[in-house]
Amino acid sequence: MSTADITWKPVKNYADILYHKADGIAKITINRPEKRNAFRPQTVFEMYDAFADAREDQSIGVVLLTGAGPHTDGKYAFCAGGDQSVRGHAGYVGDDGVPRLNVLDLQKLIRSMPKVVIALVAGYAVGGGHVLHLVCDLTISADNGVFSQVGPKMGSFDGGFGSSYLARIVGQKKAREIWYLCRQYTAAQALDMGLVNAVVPVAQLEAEGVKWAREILTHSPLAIRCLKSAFNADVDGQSGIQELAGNATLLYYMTDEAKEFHSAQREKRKPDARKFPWLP
Ligand SMILES: CC(C)(COP(=O)(O)OP(=O)(O)OC[C@H]1O[C@@H](n2cnc3c(N)ncnc32)[C@H](O)[C@@H]1OP(=O)(O)O)[C@@H](O)C(=O)NCCC(=O)NCCSC(=O)c1cc(O)c2ccccc2c1O
Repeated sequence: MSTADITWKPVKNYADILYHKADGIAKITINRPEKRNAFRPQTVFEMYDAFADAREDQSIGVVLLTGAGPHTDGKYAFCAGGDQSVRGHAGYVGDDGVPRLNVLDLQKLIRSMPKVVIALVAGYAVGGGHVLHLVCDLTISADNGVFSQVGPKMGSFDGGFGSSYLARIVGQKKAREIWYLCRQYTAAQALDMGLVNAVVPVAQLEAEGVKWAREILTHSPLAIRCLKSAFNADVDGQSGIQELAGNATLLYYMTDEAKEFHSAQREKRKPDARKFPWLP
């Protein structure tokens, strides 16, 4: 991948991922190319840690999620899903011997964080790796992108965002086709079904992601924040409403009206309610 016109600074050292920041953008790279960037529990814990850092950092507005590559065999992967070599009796097993499906926590964080997350997909986005790009706000694919769900042919399924949210994006018939037939789809097919936002030559993938990020960063952070939670509220039931309503409270706290009522309570006086209009 070509380097975009940006000077990335490393944030923290991890075993399975790379984490960089520059110019209001964070970049999280799954760094297991020898495994087509499949994730083990530790990979997911590290991604969660980096995403949580990006969420807390007020200078960051956009996060790019991508996979390291190409591997020494020349092939690219965004992520091939859960690492099957550590799949145990009840999930993916880390050094502590505990089986986990902790990618589900990561999916929720990516969706709920009030920053824009853009997946940059080069090569395979397969299984749980496909769901990872799906839960990102936007996906830019390289022309070599390969999109696939494989659960029913290797003993798994994602009945959460991986299926129902997929159906919201590509429609019920197509989502069922994707899961029941476990085929591979090209980047062009993914674009055609609305699964990705754009397709670019692989050499331009990161530069395109940075370009989109910079464009987003010229816009109103609060407007984008409210839009993201509004899009989620349509899909995510009570937790989606919680996010949207949380933003209403955040905005209310910022008003003179909320400040007057808060001050009155602190100062043990009656609030001057008459100062504030009952808008039509
Ligand atoms: C992705 C591929 C189609 C690529 O094929 P290709 O021929 O290019 O490469 P190889 O097959 O030779 O792979 C190269 C190298 O990488 C290793 N590898 C690839 N994928 C994985 C993987 N997922 N886990 C572990 N290792 C992997 C492969 O073994 C090779 O290493 P060698 O040392 O042997 O050379 C193809 O690789 C492929 O189909 N991969 C498997 C895809 C897969 O089964 N993914 C898991 C799906 S299930 C899942 O991800 C999942 C995870 C969750 O956490 C869930 C949580 C909750 C609900 C559901 C979940 C879920 O379904």
